[in-house]
Amino acid sequence: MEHTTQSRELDVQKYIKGELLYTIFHNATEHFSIAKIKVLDTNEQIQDKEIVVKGYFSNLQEAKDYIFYGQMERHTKFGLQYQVTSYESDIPDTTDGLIAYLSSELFHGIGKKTASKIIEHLGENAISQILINPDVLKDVQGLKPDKAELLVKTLQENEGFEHVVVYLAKFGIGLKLAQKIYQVYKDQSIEMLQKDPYRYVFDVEGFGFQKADEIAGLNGLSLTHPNRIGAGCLFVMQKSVQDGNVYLPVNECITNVIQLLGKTNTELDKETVKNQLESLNTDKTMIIQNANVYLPSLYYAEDGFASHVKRLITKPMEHETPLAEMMKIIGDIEEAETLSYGKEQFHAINQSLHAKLMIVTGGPGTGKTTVIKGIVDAYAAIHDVSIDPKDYEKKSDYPFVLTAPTGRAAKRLKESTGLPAVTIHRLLGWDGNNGFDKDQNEPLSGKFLIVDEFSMVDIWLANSLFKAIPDDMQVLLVGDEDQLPSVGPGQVLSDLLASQSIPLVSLNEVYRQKEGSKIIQLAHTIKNNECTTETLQNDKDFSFLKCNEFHMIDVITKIFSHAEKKGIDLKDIQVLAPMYRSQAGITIINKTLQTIVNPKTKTKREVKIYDTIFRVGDKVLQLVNQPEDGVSNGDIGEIVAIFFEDENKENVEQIVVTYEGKEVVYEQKDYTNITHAYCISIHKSQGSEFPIVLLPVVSTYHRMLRKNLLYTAITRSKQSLIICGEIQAFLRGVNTMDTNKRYTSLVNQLHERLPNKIEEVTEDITEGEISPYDFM
Ligand SMILES: Nc1ncnc2c1ncn2[C@@H]1O[C@H](COP(=O)(O)OP(=O)(O)OP(=O)(O)O)[C@@H](O)[C@H]1O
Repeated sequence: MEHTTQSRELDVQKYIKGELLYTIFHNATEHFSIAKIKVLDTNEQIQDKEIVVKGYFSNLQEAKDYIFYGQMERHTKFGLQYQVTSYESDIPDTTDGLIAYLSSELFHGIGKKTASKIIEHLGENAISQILINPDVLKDVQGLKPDKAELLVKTLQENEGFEHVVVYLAKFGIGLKLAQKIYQVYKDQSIEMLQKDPYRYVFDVEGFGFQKADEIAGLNGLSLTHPNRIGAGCLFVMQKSVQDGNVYLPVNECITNVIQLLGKTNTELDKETVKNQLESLNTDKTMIIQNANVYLPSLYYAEDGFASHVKRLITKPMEHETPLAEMMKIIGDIEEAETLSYGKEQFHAINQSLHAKLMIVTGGPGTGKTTVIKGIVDAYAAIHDVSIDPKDYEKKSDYPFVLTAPTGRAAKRLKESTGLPAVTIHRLLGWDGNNGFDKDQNEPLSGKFLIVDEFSMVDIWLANSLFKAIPDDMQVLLVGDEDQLPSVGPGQVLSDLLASQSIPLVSLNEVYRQKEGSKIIQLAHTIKNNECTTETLQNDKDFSFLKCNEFHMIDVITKIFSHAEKKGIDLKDIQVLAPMYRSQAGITIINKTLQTIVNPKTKTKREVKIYDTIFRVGDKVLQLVNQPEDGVSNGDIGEIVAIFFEDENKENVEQIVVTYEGKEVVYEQKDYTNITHAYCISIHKSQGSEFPIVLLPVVSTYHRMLRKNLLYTAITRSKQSLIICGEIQAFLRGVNTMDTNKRYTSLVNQLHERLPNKIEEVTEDITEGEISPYDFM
């Protein structure tokens, strides 16, 4: 590579050029960070391939290259570190951009090595040379004729696009985003980016404010540019959605925008931001209503969902079953199942069959699944239909539709009820992009819809689901209101409950406790705010091992070694923790457990990405929804194979993961979609259950320790629960309510449409002389 002015200067100043692997520590107020980098080039006397840098940085990003200037320092405890005095991002030159383009997934079978050889051989105008005369490729060493032919064809198809990709690569923009940009601006892409990168934030999904700011800075644009304020507003709103909000009050939005931009634009005042928000409202980029700012997709999702709730609830029931008949039917089911429904359970079954839309809530072991089964059986008896899907010629004739928001929750529902159940995405026919096949024009088929784990459904998904429900379908929503809210925006279940607009039965009596489960007892004690040191006494399925943060890794290691000696399958033990970083965080626990559960051997293949080693046999967690491959965020699988670059016709390295027998192939660019799953975050564990849960709880987690988080964690365990850590931290956590209120307006939206409150169904029709047995 040619020496640029930049790199010539580097010769005199001490530097380390490196790729940021991960941030170890970050103080947002002081912009102080400690991070691990992979050393790419340096004029310092160091042998290490990786090193820790520390200093004041505005916004370091993982996987990006930087040049750090500073001096080496030896920390008494942490060893050799680089104390950074200044830094800059390393902008790739045209040659790097061209190599990145030719080795991108656009060109099958061309890896980095071959791409470098092409550019080495043909120089910076390689692409135009190839387009004029494809034969120039003949002399490129190691490039097979079929690959060369394919390369020429792809280049011809994408002519013009390479300028955009190469230019955007200078700013660290990859092929996927470049493709999106090109789709929007075509030949204008580069010009637009130079003139007004802030426009990109509005027009191109995935193009962030910080990227626009970085490019604007490099192109010398003014920090008072009005579009910068607009893009800042959008950034603040997007950030707020990530925190789960559906809207932000105008004043809060203004304050956040000033906080974001004020440091670099000291003239910025509230009035200017307010005017900008109003103009965004006028051009419908945002919606302002009742002094609240919404992103349109959320405003319409809430509005749409509330309208569909009204549509469904106000349509009269086609069939009413007299109480006496209901009692007879339920009595028959009780006899067949050899159980006797509790009062609340009976209400839940009876009411669900008489309501167009109904909610059943309850903690673990209160019989939610038992009630779902009871409802299906009773519906089948009333309507004289079979519950066996095999009895139906067409799939669409099957009256029962069971669904849940995650793959694991759907699987659990299927196993516990013995009925078919799929994810909501699958049910609605996710098209792999942004839409669903099913909607009001092509509604769902079936008569009775049951949605389990409804607390995990965000407002977007709730709206998409309700849109597709036909008028004559009965709907039952089942959930546990004490669990964490959905990852996505909104708090649909708790808003529906708070609105009191929909019939509700809460199941409070615990049945599994009768089988002597301490875990369930603990869950209900937490739910009722009654947890004390006495509650945490060890039992046959529960133990609390006391230790502090610094001993945590040792304790976890001992538990695993002990379990192995006892013949327990180590993959059955799921560690759940609230945060990634810290001495007892997910990252370090995973690293430690990998060496115990799946250690390195001579025969096991492995690959390294940043600081992570993926090895055949590793337990891994899917981090995003990948509906095209049938895997969802939160699915846990196992690496079954690793292929190196020269072992397949695509010429790329691959990791193969199996999820319940379904294989998914990841290429290098997708490796960030998975992580180790020996320890996973409590948020990711929602909707799943594990035989043994190991839950570290120490005061370092204090920011995260809340009642709903710990409740969610402990209710994931099926057979045994081991908590290790500090009792006081645990007790403080379970007694701390989550005060991070989400801004949502669903309750108001429902009240505008459904003004009459519905009282919770508690009237006691089974008490007194009448019992289901009287009708048998
Ligand atoms: N009325 C009842 N009489 C006897 N046993 C019952 C009754 N209701 C539920 N059970 C039993 O209690 C246990 C828990 O019930 P179920 O699985 O339906 O609860 P759940 O609320 O779905 O639990 P979780 O949320 O933990 O999955 C099961 O073993 C079930 O058979």
